Amino acid sequence: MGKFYIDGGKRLEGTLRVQGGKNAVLPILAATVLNGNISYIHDCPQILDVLTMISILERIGCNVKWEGKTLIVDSSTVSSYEVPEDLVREMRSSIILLGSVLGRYKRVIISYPGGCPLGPRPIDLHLKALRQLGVQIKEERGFIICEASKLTGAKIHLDFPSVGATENIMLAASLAEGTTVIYNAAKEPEIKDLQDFLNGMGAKISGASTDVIYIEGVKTLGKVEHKVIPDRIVTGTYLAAAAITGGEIELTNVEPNHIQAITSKLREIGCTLIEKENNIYLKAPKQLRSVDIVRTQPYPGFPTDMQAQMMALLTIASGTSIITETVFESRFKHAEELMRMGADITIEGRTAIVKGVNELTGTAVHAKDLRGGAALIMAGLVAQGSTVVEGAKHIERGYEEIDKNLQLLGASIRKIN
Ligand SMILES: CC(=O)N[C@H]1[C@@H](OP(=O)(O)OP(=O)(O)OC[C@H]2O[C@@H](n3ccc(=O)[nH]c3=O)[C@H](O)[C@@H]2O)O[C@H](CO)[C@@H](O)[C@@H]1O
Ligand SMILES: C=C(OP(=O)(O)O)C(=O)O
Repeated sequence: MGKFYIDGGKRLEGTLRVQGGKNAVLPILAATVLNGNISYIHDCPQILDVLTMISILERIGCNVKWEGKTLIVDSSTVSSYEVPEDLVREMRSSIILLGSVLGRYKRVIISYPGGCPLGPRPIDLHLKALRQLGVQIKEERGFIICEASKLTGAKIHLDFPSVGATENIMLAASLAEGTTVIYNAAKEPEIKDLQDFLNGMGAKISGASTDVIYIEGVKTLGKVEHKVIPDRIVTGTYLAAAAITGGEIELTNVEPNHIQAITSKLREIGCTLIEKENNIYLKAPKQLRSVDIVRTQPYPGFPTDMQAQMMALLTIASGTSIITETVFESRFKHAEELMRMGADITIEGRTAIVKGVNELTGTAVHAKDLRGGAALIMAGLVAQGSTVVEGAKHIERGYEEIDKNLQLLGASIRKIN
């Protein structure tokens, strides 16, 4: 497995363009199954999760090709409604194909995605909602077998504003008979991007970005061309990486409105930020300050996908910070690795108490998940001496060329396979 070697102590400086969003493009790629036609997806990030999703699309019969950063998917040739088990096991978010394959074929067989390093991630809300649209669901030997003679619009109230469940309902309901209303829907920017993509195909969806979404079923969907929104978590990660090194950077291809929860915390710890329409500038203070509380919540709250990177920052801030993870049951695996580098962190259930230390020391650490891995790279950038972050493939699930991008900003980092 690949690893990153980092020599700490280099201040990040310069300008970087942010990639298209992973969590935006994955449901969009799933949605390409629906139109039985061609989808042009601009600014598609070349990350492992996208490559896995492409493999799934190809295995069910789509033709997929890259033209620069544009991905072209032709789903007119889809020949299977069985989502390959080995690839579903590789990427949990492939469960998003449940809604799109069902929408197109009124049937789908997909394996249970199982747990993940963040703790159990059930899909009960997805299945409950699909049943309300008229789907018969059997669960057999780890497989979910769904069938419907037709999909019928329904009023669906989600017990929790699940991102994946909201997306699966939008996908399945786009070609249903009648109107579906989702109450307590997820409000993440990626939901709006999916709405825009589906509407580009001819769907009739409104309300995304609010907690009530309306999907008026249509009979057919057609060709679509779409640019993926910038990745707000990658934006936050590079800002935090600059902040931990005492650096000064400008990021382009940014949507400042999508990252207010992150920028407000970065300001609290002492960073100067200037937002322009699609750019953001950050200058770090000489000494970072602690924050009273970081509490992860569904959007527009502080994103759980930035919790690990925020923890890395706070390990060298002056004072004590409290981080509470409310979205996932078990998302502190990075804390023990940060402690191996000298961080002072105490975990009490879903809360982490981070006491700032003067410095971190480089050592060998393991990335166990995507964002935890990014946090370890950040810690390596500021640590005394050399850090080896093993488990590069977790990080490459979501970050396009993180080593090259950080090198551009002046970091000493290289990847060894
Ligand atoms: C590909 C993608 O977009 N992934 C994101 C998506 O994941 P994902 O769509 O899996 O996240 P959800 O919003 O569905 O899950 C949030 C919480 O709800 C629970 N839950 C969810 C569904 C369900 O049927 N039952 C249930 O109990 C989960 O276990 C978790 O504790 O949103 C998460 C929360 O912002 C992000 O961290 C992920 O990066
Ligand atoms: C948890 C994440 O992704 P996924 O839902 O794909 O595991 C993430 O992007 O941090």
